[in-house]
Amino acid sequence: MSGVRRSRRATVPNPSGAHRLTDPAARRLVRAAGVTSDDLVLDLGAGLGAVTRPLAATGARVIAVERDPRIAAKLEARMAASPQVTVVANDALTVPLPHRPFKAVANIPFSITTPLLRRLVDSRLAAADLVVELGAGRRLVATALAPGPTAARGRQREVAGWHRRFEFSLGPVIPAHRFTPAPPVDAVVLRLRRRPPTPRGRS
Ligand SMILES: C[S@@+](CC[C@H](N)C(=O)[O-])C[C@H]1O[C@@H](n2cnc3c(N)ncnc32)[C@H](O)[C@@H]1O
Repeated sequence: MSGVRRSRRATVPNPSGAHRLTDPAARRLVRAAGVTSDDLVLDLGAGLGAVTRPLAATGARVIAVERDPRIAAKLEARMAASPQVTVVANDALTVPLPHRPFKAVANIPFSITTPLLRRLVDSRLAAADLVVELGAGRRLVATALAPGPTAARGRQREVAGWHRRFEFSLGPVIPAHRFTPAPPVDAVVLRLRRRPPTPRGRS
């Protein structure tokens, strides 16, 4: 560490260019997700816990997944007084997902939006409230709602398939200044809600 000059805002490594949600915005995200103490909730890309903390305050069982082991260790120390929170130093794209229904509420790394959604829709996910890039969120929901004449094409067909299992919608826009540091674009809450199972015999 010696010889390395760091500003007060740069005491935590930020190799992925992470954009952390400010506390009021994180609290709004969690409140709007309707998390209760009965829930099992995953915070994917947990960072230093901007979302983990308000999730823990709901009394839910929280699994905070953070790929960077140094950040995960700091988060674990911060959450030490919250026994219902487990911090897992692992990749959200490969970490084993729960075998029982769970929710995901997270300010995810924007760069993994599509592969993460791909994993989640094939899991026991019940509902998700994920902060994604505004443009990506709008495209996903537009494709899900109206796949259009090119629906047979790979990606559009994939998203349409997701939408058959989950209702996709957009929550509030989160302006770039609600993050630290601010990303170049605004974000939005992408909501997924699992649809009830189709009665047998119907397609
Ligand atoms: C956008 S930041 C959000 C941090 C925190 N949720 C917040 O809002 O302040 C994303 C975090 O995800 C972590 N990360 C990046 N890629 C990841 C991955 N594949 N799996 C798990 N965590 C990842 C980064 O190290 C970073 O801490």
